[in-house]
Amino acid sequence: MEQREKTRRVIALGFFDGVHVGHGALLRRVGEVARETGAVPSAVTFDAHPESVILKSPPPLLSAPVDRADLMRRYYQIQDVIVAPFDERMMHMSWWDFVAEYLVAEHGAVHLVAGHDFHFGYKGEGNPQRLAELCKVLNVGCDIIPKVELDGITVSSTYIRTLVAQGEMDRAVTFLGHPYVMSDRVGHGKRLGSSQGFPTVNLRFRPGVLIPARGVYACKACLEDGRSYLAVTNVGVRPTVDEDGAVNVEGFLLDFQGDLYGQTVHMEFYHRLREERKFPSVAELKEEIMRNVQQTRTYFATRDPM
Ligand SMILES: Cc1cc2nc3c(=O)[nH]c(=O)nc-3n(C[C@H](O)[C@H](O)[C@H](O)COP(=O)(O)O)c2cc1C
Ligand SMILES: Nc1ncnc2c1ncn2[C@@H]1O[C@H](COP(=O)(O)OP(=O)(O)OP(=O)(O)O)[C@@H](O)[C@H]1O
Repeated sequence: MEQREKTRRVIALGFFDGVHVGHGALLRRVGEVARETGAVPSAVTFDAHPESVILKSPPPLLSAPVDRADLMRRYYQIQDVIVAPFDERMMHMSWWDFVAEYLVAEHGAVHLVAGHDFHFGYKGEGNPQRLAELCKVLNVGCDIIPKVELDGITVSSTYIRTLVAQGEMDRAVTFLGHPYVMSDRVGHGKRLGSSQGFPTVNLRFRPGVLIPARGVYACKACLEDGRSYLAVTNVGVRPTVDEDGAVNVEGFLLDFQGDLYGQTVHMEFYHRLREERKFPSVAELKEEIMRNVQQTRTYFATRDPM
C-alpha cells in the first residue's frame, strides 16, 4: 500500500491563554527549529481549559480558542494550531501516550518545546524531565524553556487575567507582549449609525471569556481588510441610558465613515481612560465622550504602544 508522506512538525505544548511573552519564548524557539529542520511550526492547545473539566470551575479566559490560534499565527508565525479536544480520552491518556501516540504518531512531531513547569497526561504525571527523557528514547528533539519573568514576576495567564479584570491594560500589554484583544464579526443590525452622533460598533463576548473592568478605553480597531482606526471603547452597563444591567462593549471608531457589516473587527485595548459613570444627561455624556476622543488621540500621538 502506498504510504503518504506525513507532515513533520515542531510542536509547542501548553494551553497558551492570551499568548503572553512566556509563551512567546516557546513559540520563537519553535520557529527557529522549524527553519533549521524544515518541519512545520505548530502548537497544540486544548478546546477547554483542563481545569474546567477536572475541577468543574473554568477560569474566565483571556482569549477564545480561535483568537488564541490567530495570535500565535500573527505574532509568532505558527502555521498549524492543533486544537485538541479535552475530552474523556484526552483526560485519561497517560503522559507517554500523549507524547508517543498523540504527538508523534498522530501529529508527526519531530521536535517538542515546553516550558519549565509544563505538566501533562493523566493526573498531570508528565513533567519536563519525563518529557525530555521520553523524547530521547523516541529520537524526537526537545527543548525545555526556562521561566520568563518581568519585574520579578513570573509571566502567567493567571496574572494577566487579574490585570485585565482590573482594567490595568498598559501592564497587560507589557506582559502579553501585544495588546489585549476582543474580536467579533459585525452582524446585521450592527451597522455603524447612531442618533447620538457617535456611531458605535458592538462586540459580543464569547462564552467563557473574561470581561475586562468596566470603563472607557483607548483602543485600536483593526479590520480584516487591513485598515485600522483609533477607537474609544466603553465596557459597561450604560447607566445613563439603560436599566437592564447587561454589560456591553461598544467602540466609536475615530475618522471612520462607512459600513462594517460582515467584517471581523479586532478591538485592541491599550489604556483605561476612566470609569463608566451615570451622567445627568445624554448631552453631558456626549461631551465627555468627545473629551475621551481627544485623550485617545493624545495617548497614541505621544507614545508608540506597539
Ligand atoms: C466611548 C464611550 C463611552 C461611554 N461612556 C458611558 C458612560 O460613562 N456612561 C454611560 O451611561 N454610557 C456610556 N456610554 C454608552 C452610551 O450611553 C451609548 O453608547 C449611547 O447612549 C448610544 O446608545 P445607542 O447605541 O443605544 O444609540 C459610552 C459609550 C462610548 C462609545
Ligand atoms: N513565564 C513563562 N516562562 C516560560 N514558559 C512559560 C511561562 N509561562 C508559561 N510557560 C510555558 O508555556 C506553555 C503553556 O503554559 P500555560 O498555558 O500553562 O501558561 P501559564 O501562563 O503558565 O498558565 P496558568 O497561569 O494558567 O498557569 C507551558 O509549556 C508552560 O510551561
